[in-house]
Amino acid sequence: TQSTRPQRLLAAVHKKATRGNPRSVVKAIDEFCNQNEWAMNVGNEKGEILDSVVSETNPGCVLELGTYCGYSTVRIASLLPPHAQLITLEFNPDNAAVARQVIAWAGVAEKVRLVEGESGEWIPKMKEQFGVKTFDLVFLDHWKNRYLLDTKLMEECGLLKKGSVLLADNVVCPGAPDYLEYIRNSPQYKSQFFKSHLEYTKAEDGLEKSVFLG
Ligand SMILES: O=C(NCc1cccc(CNc2ccc3[nH]ncc3c2)c1)c1cc(-c2ccc(F)cc2)cc(O)c1O
Ligand SMILES: [Mg+2]
Repeated sequence: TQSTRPQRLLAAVHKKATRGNPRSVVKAIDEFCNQNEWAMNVGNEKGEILDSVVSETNPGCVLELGTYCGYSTVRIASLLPPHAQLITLEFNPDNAAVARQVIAWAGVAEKVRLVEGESGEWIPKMKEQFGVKTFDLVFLDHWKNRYLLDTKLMEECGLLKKGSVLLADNVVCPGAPDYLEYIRNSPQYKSQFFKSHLEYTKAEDGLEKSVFLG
């Protein structure tokens, strides 16, 4: 039977990346997507912005919405301090199956909790199921029409505290206009736009970083 793009991406990781070396996994995926097939990983240009936000936040507890193949999961996990935890949600079981193997190959599995399911169902369960108090950093990279809904849901569930950072991918392409409108006009957030490009292309895109003011 035909392989899927995530399966071909995983094969490239097994072939080209060194087990236990997260940077080599990131490099192998970027090479695959530049040379063979485009895939919706955050990519290296936006990935460097992600890295800088993770490093400056130095988070103990991270939520990622939208794992896909685990590219940004590996980038984030490789920068976490010891004992920090990253919970990542993926709705598509095929994506999740590939992501588990990419995360394992990178050697960051003990920092990552991959949950198969969707944000609307799992955000309200974070405290009871995973003992989460609040998230220091949330990376939004799932369905763009869920960014605003889920931000409001996290507020309602008391999952954000003063200083919590939201970092949203694709706020230009494909775009999340209702999210941008809300977050840039809310007195409860301080937002900053990082202009960049859509992964592996010259198209315009960018990340929106928003600090919850409590
Ligand atoms: O749409 C995007 N990503 C989201 C996405 C997409 C499909 C499936 C899933 C299934 N995963 C999923 C769903 C719901 C969920 N709820 N909680 C967790 C969770 C997880 C997620 C996207 C698109 C483009 C893009 C495409 C084409 C183009 F021309 C330009 C740009 C670029 C990106 O960087 C993107 O991130
Ligand atoms: Mg994205």
